[in-house]
Amino acid sequence: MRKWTFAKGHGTKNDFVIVRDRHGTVRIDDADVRFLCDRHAGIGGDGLLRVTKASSIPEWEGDPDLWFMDYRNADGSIAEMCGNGLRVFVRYLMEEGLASGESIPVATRAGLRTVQPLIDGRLRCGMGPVRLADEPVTVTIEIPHLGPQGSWQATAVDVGNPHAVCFLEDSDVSLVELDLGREPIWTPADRFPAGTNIEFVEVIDERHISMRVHERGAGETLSCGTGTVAAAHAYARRAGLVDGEVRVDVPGGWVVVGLGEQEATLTGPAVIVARGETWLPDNL
Ligand SMILES: N[C@@H](CCC[C@H](N)C(=O)O)C(=O)O
Repeated sequence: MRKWTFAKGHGTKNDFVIVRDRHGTVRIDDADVRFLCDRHAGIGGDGLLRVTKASSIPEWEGDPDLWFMDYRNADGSIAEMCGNGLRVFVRYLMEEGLASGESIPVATRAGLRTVQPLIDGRLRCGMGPVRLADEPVTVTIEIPHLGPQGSWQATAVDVGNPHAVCFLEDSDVSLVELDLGREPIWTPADRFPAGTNIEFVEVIDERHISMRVHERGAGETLSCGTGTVAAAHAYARRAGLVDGEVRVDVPGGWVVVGLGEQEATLTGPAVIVARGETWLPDNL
């Protein structure tokens, strides 16, 4: 058995197991991540945040003394970026006395990001560039034994990680009725060779949308920060908005996205809810 200390946190109920590994000496394989994120046998989470120094990440080419957010989905797969995870990561650094100040830099696989703690307790993350594709992707939800629930023309959006954003207007299905128990399918089938996160959006008013998401590597989650940034920018293109903010409601709460294809922002809450010890079986 291996004894690890951990913390647990969430941002709009997108929840994460946090493991500190400053020098990159802890062996964490896919099975360990699945065990820790298991809601019945482990701690439970949509993903795992390994808190390590960038010097322990061979592919990082910037300042080696930065903290690096090593993100894994609940199924063990690596993702380039996690918006809610970034806020939780910085909340953890602040509470542990590992970082402070008005602007906290974090290295991620999608590049350098900076996070500002706001006076009201929320955190505002610089989310880097947002790239929207021109060619639509068709996304279909298939319900076992019942056939298709619906098909939508999605916009592919790159926020460092991949997304496909579907708008439910002119559709027979409402957001609450969607069955996201299984991964939706997309065509062309080779459009996202490494998989994708898929957002479904309803428009509430000009600066306010509502969203549900099926996350790559985690299934339906109660929020996805990069997904809200992707959804807000896909919506902005449709609505002809070029700047300002869009509020995005998710099942776990709400966040605010600052529009900007060169540097979007994401503002929302982040809390650490537990700290403890866990014992990992040697042969998972
Ligand atoms: N929940 C995250 C995104 C996590 C990674 C995603 N599932 C992927 O594989 O790209 C967020 O808040 O952005």
